[in-house]
Amino acid sequence: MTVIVLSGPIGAGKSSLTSILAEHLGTQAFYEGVDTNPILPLYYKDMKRYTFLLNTYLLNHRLAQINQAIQDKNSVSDRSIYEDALFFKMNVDNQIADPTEFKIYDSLLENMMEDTPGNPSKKPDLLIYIHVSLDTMLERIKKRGRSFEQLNTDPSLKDYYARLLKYYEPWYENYNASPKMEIDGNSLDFVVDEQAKRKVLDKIDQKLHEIGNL
Ligand SMILES: Nc1ncnc2c1ncn2[C@@H]1O[C@H](COP(=O)(O)OP(=O)(O)O)[C@@H](O)[C@H]1O
Ligand SMILES: Nc1ncnc2c1ncn2[C@H]1C[C@H](O)[C@@H](COP(=O)(O)O)O1
Repeated sequence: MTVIVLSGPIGAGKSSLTSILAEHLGTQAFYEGVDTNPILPLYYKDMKRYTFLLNTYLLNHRLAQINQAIQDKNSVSDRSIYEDALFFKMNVDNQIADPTEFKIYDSLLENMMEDTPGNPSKKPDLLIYIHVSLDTMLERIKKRGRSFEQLNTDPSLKDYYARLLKYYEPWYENYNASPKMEIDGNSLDFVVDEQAKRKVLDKIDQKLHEIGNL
């Protein structure tokens, strides 16, 4: 019935906070399934060729998850469906992806997410954005160690990550599909620091009370 979605750049801590929050609330966590995504490694090797396919794959995957997640209260999902368009648009702006393909994708997304009479809304009830700096992002990507995301696999990824971060701030400012809140992922080490974890969970609980979901 209600869904909380995490958002933020690669390595911001979305998956980590998803499991912490779902455990805290006693609800179900939904993950992106990076290890089972057959397109992602291909995308990192050839973004021009695979942007459309990756985003079509992700749209299908995320919609299937949303349909499951909305059946329970306060399900937690580790990335919003809306961020894919941010990646796609960034690739269009950098001549990596085709503008017509983006238009088709974006209108498909809009149609899929539109509220229709008699059906439950697929929109989230709360979006939690984890803000991180480029240094934090790079450090966490390195710490997690997925091979295709590493700078020593492809040094040009540093520019890609820096660009991505620049798209995130205005994206979050303009996001209006649901209530939203921001967590400082630079200073709050909610993965190992119990006090930081408490602080983050208190802030989220407060917001959930505010919007009537707790
Ligand atoms: N707030 C945090 N403080 C310290 N380390 C973190 C924090 N959030 C995530 N990490 C670590 O950074 C890496 C990436 O986190 P992850 O949750 O997988 O990010 P995302 O899902 O946003 O890509 C993991 O190794 C995780 O343990
Ligand atoms: N829409 C997307 N386009 C390109 N790359 C994407 C998209 N969605 C996710 N990704 C990539 C970014 C990371 O390498 C992995 C998983 O994201 P994470 O932020 O680590 O959860 O998929």
